[in-house]
Amino acid sequence: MDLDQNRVSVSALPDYADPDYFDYGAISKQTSVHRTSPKHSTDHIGSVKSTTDYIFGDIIGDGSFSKVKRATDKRSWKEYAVKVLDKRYIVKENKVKYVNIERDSMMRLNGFPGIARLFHTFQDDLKLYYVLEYAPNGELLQYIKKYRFLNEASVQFYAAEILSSIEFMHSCGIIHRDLKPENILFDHNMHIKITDFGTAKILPPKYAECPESTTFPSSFVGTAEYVAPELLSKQAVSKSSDIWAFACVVYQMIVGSPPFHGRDPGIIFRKIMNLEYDLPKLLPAEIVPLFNCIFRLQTSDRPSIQELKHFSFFKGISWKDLFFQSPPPLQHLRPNYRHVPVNSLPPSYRSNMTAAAAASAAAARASASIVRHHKGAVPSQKMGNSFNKKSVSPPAHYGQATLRNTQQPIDRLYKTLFSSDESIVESSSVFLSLTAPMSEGSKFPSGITKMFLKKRSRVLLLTNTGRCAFVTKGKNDKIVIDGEINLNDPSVEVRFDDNNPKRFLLNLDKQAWIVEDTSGNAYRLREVIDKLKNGSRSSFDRSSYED
Ligand SMILES: Nc1ncnc2c1ncn2[C@@H]1O[C@H](COP(=O)(O)OP(=O)(O)OP(=O)(O)O)[C@@H](O)[C@H]1O
Repeated sequence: MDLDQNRVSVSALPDYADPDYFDYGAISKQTSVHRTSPKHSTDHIGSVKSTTDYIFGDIIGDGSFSKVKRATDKRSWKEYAVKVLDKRYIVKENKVKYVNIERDSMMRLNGFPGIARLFHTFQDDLKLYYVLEYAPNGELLQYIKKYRFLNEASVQFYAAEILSSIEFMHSCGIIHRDLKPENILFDHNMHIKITDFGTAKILPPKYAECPESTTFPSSFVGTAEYVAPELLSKQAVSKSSDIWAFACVVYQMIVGSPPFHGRDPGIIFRKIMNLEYDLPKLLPAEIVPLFNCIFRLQTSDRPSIQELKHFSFFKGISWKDLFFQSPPPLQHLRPNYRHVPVNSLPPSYRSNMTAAAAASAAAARASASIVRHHKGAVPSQKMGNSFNKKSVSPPAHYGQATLRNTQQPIDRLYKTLFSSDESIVESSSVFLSLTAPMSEGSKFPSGITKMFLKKRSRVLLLTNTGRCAFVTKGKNDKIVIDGEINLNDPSVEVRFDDNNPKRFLLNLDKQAWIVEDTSGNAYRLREVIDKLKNGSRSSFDRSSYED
């Protein structure tokens, strides 16, 4: 799409002043419109923005419903990260609420140095645009992957930055609900910028200053490895759920992998509920109590942020001017730390705090116990199962279709990905999620396990050679294959979901790929996959399936 072809048509409606700025009623009406006319937007200082104000560059991030692009403001030559959300998917997947939440929570948090700033929002007929502060030094995850165990000084410093950013969020009545290394970015100076507030919870004003342990009803959002037990057992969230995720992130920085991990969400959830995590013997002594004290099932048993700041792990941290300090260089942890026999540690974190902190902890706990019984705190709720059991009848022509060579524009768009004797026989927009291989007879993920599968929007291409390729836009908007399976390989098992005709699974040795059709093409895909899996290549020669 040539964004510059959209000349600005400005009407100065201040989006921040108008809570319904994104006219979602209009989103659904407009999704079928292929023309892209820019719509008004403004920021708090009043300048109106649209796509024509930016030169768009590389895709720098890939979310479930969004792509994040680098963009340069044509007037100021400042660089931004623009999150582009596809209205069609948002409406179809019922995510409108989350789009509002992201904008509203970021607006509330604007200005704190540890949180990515939202400068402008605007839309055209097909997309919503969030102009964000650009964090050019990537995600915390990439440094964990690179160094595996991060040096103590960095872990301490960044843990402090993350904690003080969480403290600020909480003081504004916002629970992030999806803290993880992918959502912690680094700016030019290697200070953190927390992002992705799409699943944040905005507390009613009267609860903004509630104690960390107060729970609130919550939908199942977040990422399996980082969710706190109260979400799984009570469908509830608290500020201390963010503290739980914080401990998971700190653990991952020093141990290399999250404390609760497994091949699929079900395994991870079991570990979380059993508090089943390892403490490698060579962990620095000061860090262990942090995990022991935070990984508690009851929110009231976890330390508050004020208490955490007094842990010996944070000794020497100057909290007031963290974001003005020079961060220690991120490095690999040198093997010069002490051996700590974990079971000799005191059972309670209180012994790890100063007397003053213990006193303030007691006071906080006392007030927490009042608020815990306050109206609005959540008693246990039945966990919902959103899996749609409704089965849909196949169309009348099912099973009779012949394979056709699409020869559509889509073919031309993707043809450079394949050799000249390979052609696309079917294509579809899908959501792709990875999970553990499914044993025979086991059911498709459902309920909360299904909700925590991370979906990625992809285009699925099936070729006459039996190739099943998933493509997306990569750097410089270049179309790339980011996963492919050879359907001729006998070890690849294709399983269709009897309860949901849109869903099928490609079962491999080490993982399974769950594919969900989003383009209404499910039966066609099913037929073609059946044929590719069972048929010979000859049945896909161009001549035999031309329309
Ligand atoms: N301000 C930014 N500066 C630089 N990169 C960014 C910025 N915001 C987001 N990104 C990149 O884009 C990725 C996706 O962004 P974000 O997490 O906001 O999208 P999302 O759709 O909510 O993702 P997901 O579905 O994975 O939660 C981030 O992990 C990051 O790599």
